[in-house]
Amino acid sequence: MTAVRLDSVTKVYGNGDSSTTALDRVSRSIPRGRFTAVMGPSGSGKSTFLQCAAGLDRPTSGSVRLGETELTGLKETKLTELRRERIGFVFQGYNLLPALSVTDNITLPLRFAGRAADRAWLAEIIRRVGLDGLLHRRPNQLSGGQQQRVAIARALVTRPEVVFADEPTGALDSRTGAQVLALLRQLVDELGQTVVMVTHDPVAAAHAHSVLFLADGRFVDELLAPTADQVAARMTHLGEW
Ligand SMILES: Nc1ncnc2c1ncn2[C@@H]1O[C@H](COP(=O)(O)OP(=O)(O)OP(=O)(O)O)[C@@H](O)[C@H]1O
Repeated sequence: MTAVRLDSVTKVYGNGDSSTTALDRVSRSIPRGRFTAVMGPSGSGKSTFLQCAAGLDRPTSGSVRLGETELTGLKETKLTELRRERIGFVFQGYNLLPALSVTDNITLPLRFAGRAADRAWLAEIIRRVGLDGLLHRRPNQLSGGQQQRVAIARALVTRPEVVFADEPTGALDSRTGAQVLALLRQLVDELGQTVVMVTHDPVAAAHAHSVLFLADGRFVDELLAPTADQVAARMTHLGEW
């Protein structure tokens, strides 16, 4: 089963002599219910892939489908609605609202969508991310790891088809980062959540079921059940291209 499908997706920034082809006819299925990591050297197109796959940016050409929905033809309002209701986002910088409590941060996507909270689901995700007892705090009263857990709970609250994570542990120390990655993996293994994570870090990528490698805007390799050493070795090889 496919969560997201890219067909011949090309993204060109700029035009003429100063143009950059960030994605070059990328065709790829992201499987449902799996944790997929995307790696590649700096400038290989990881962020561009995430932006296009998650409907944050539009490809120059090609097709992106979320489930049965073709994103490339959607009007901006429909695309915004789709992102809000069917996709969850986790960023390196957490992106929490400082004036809101943990609970209000988590339920914000529901308020934007005009949906009532499913109390049982809310309790379940709060328990899973380990935020019981912290619900009335503001983000600045939490550690980085706790803030990222709030962001993960917020990403899950609408029961999205896919969670896209962009360097989710980039701002965390390695121990806290490992806990956050273990949590993401648990959400996949126990709840069937689909997670797609862009990262520079082989240790982070090793938490995924599979790692896709980008080089110069193309997927050039894949590792299943990766170890950090294998991922690091593959990255070294890519750097030598
Ligand atoms: N808004 C933009 N305008 C022009 N060029 C861009 C823009 N965004 C990205 N690029 C170029 O597209 C290519 C791919 O960039 P992208 O950010 O997707 O790579 P990345 O793999 O995420 O890099 P990093 O690991 O350094 O974050 C790079 O050559 C980059 O310079």
